[in-house]
Amino acid sequence: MLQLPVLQEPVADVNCQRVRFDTMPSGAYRHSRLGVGLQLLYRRHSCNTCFDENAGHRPDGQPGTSGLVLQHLPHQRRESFLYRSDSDFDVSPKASRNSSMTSDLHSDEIIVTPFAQVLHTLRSVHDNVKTLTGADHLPNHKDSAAAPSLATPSSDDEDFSQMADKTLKDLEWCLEQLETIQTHRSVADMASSKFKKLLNMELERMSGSGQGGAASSANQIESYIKSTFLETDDDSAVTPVGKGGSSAAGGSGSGGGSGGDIETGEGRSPRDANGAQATMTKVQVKSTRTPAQLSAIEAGEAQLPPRLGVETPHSEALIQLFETGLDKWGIDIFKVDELSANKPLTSVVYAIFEKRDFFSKFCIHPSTLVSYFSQVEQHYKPDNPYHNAVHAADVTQSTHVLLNAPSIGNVFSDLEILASVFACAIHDVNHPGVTNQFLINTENELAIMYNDMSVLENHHCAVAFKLLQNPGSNIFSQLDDVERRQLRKMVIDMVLATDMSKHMSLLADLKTMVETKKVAGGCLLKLDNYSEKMQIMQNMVHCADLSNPAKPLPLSTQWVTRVMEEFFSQGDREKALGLPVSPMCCRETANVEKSQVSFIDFIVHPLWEAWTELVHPDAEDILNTLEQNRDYYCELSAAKEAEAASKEEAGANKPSS
Ligand SMILES: Nc1ncnc2c1ncn2[C@@H]1O[C@@H]2COP(=O)(O)O[C@H]2[C@H]1O
Ligand SMILES: [Mg+2]
Ligand SMILES: [Zn+2]
Ligand SMILES: [Zn+2]
Repeated sequence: MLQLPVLQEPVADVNCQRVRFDTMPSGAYRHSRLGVGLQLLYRRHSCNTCFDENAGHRPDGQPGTSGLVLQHLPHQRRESFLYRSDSDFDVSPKASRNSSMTSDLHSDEIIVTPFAQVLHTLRSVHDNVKTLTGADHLPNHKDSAAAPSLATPSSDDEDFSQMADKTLKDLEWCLEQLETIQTHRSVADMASSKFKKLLNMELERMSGSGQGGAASSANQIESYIKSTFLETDDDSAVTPVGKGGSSAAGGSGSGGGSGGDIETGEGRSPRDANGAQATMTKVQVKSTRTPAQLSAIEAGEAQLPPRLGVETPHSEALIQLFETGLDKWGIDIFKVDELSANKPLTSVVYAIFEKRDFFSKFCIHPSTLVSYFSQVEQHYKPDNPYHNAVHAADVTQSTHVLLNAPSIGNVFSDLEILASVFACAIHDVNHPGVTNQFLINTENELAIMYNDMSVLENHHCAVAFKLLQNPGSNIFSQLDDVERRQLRKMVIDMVLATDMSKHMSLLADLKTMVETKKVAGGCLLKLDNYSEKMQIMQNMVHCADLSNPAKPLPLSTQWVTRVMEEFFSQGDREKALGLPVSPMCCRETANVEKSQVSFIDFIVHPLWEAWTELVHPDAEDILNTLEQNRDYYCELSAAKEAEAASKEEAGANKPSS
C-alpha cells in the first residue's frame, strides 16, 4: 500500500492543530493567519514526524511501514507551470483564485487537478456553512470560543459577509464543474485537458515573446513539444502543420513514393506488399543454440553463461562497476557499454536479475536469459545515436533504482517488478530511429499495420514477445498461465504508455490520484486495484524514459548530443525525401540549448515534480539534479544569444564598402 500523508483535514481539532503547528517549520504557519472558516487548505505536519503520525492514524492499527507517505516538498523549490495562475480560464475556484490566500502558498498546498479541486472546495463550503450556521464553535477564536456562537459569528459583519460571498462563489464553481463534466470522460481527463490548456498558454507566451531568430527557434520548440507530447485531438487537423514551415506535416497524401524506408538492416522495401509480414519474419531469427545445447537447457544441465552474461575481457571491472553503481542514480552507463563489449542491456538485466534473485524466484535458467536478451540486444539498432541498447539499459537501470525507493518498497509484487524491469528492457526494441509521425507521414508498413496508433510502441512489444517464442528463449516458461497472462498485460500496458503523445494523460492520472487521495483525507494510497497500480508503474517507466535530463550533467549532455543527432538525421532524410522537416530535426536551425530548457520546463519537470510528490523524499536529489541541468542549459542558451546579438551588432556597425 502507498501511504499518503495527512496533509489536509478541516481545521476543527484545536488540540491536534496546536501540536502540529508547534512542530512545523516557520513557513508553515501561514494558515493560522487566515480567518475563521477560511482554513480550507491544509493542516501540515512537520516532515520528520508525519510518517509516525500517519502510522498512528492508520485504520488497520498496523505500524506504518509498508506504504508511501505523501509529504510536502521543500518551499524553496521552483514550481512547474501547472501551478501557474490560470485566470484566463474558468479552471479554478473563483473565490480562491484572487484571494491573498493562494498567492503565498506552495505547490504542496495548492491543488491543481480539477476533480480534487471540486472535492476540496466542497469541503471548504461544508466547513464554512458549519461556521455560518453556528454549528461550529469557532475553534480559532481563542477562549471566547468556549461560548457557543449564534448564527452570526461574533467577529465583525465584514468577515461574515465576505465569508458568505466566498461560500456562494465556491458552491457555484463546484456546481458548474460538476454539471459540465462530460460523463464519457474520466476525472483524470479533466486534469489532462486543463494541463494541455495551461501548456498551450505557456508555449504561446514563449513563442510570442521573442523576435527574429529567437522567435523562430521558439516556434520550432513549440511545434516540437506540441507534436511530440500532446495527443492530437479528434477535432483538430490530422497532422499539425507547425509554424515557420517546420513541422511533421505531410499527411497521408504526401508520402508519395518516398517509401519511408526504415532501415532495419534487412534491406526490405516498405512499399513491398509483403512489407508488414517481413517485419515480423525478420524477428523470427534463428536461435543461436545448437539442438544439443537446447536440450541441455531443457534438462537443466546447461552450463552457466559467463559472469554477468557477457563475454568481455573487462569482466572484473564490470563487476566492480555494478557493485558500486547498480543501485545508484547516475551509474556511468556508457562505461557499462564499453566494459560489457557493447552488451550493456544483457549485462544490466543479468545483474538486476541476480540482485533481485529472479533466477530462482521465477525459475529462469541464466543461459535462457542470456539467449533471450542477446537477441533483444541485437534487435536494438547500434547505428541509432539515441534509440539503441544503451538507452534501453539506461531506462532499465533507472527503473531498478526507482523501484528501490524506500517509499514504494512494499508496494509491488515480484511479478510486477519483473514486468517493470522487462518492459524497460524491451521498450524501444527495433526502434528505427525516426518518430511515429515520420512513419505515419511516409505510410510506412508499420504505420499501416498498427493503423497509425502508437505505431512504434506496438512494434516494440510485438518484437519482444515474438522473440520469446524462439527455441530456448522463453524466460517466462516456468510461470503458470495466469502469471504469464498478467505479466504480458502489464508489459503491454507499460510499453504502450511510453508513447510520448500519452504524456499529459499519464501526468494527469498521477496528479489526480495523488491530490484526490490527499483531499479526501486518506493517508494511504491503497493501490489494491490493477488500474491504480498500473498508473504508478506506467508513470515510473515514463519517468525513467524521460530521465536523461535528470542524470548527472556529464551523462545528461551526452544523451542530449545523441538525441539531437538522431533528430537531425531524421531531418536529413525528410529533406532528401522532399518532406517538410519535423520540428527540432533541422541541424541548421534547431536551438539545442533552448530546446532543452523548454523540454525540461514543460515536460520533464512537471512529471518529476509529480513523481517526487508521490515518493517524497526519495526523489528529491533527482529533482535537484534536473533543476541544475536546466539552469546549465539556460545559461548556455543565454550566452549563445548574447554572442549572436553582439555579432549582429558588430555586423551592423561595419561600414558597408
Ligand atoms: N534530452 C531530450 N531532448 C529532447 N527530447 C528528448 C530528450 N530525451 C528524450 N527525448 C524524447 O523523449 C522521448 C522519450 O521516449 P523515446 O525514448 O521513445 O524517445 C524520446 C525522445 O523523442
Ligand atoms: Mg519509445
Ligand atoms: Zn511532512
Ligand atoms: Zn525510450
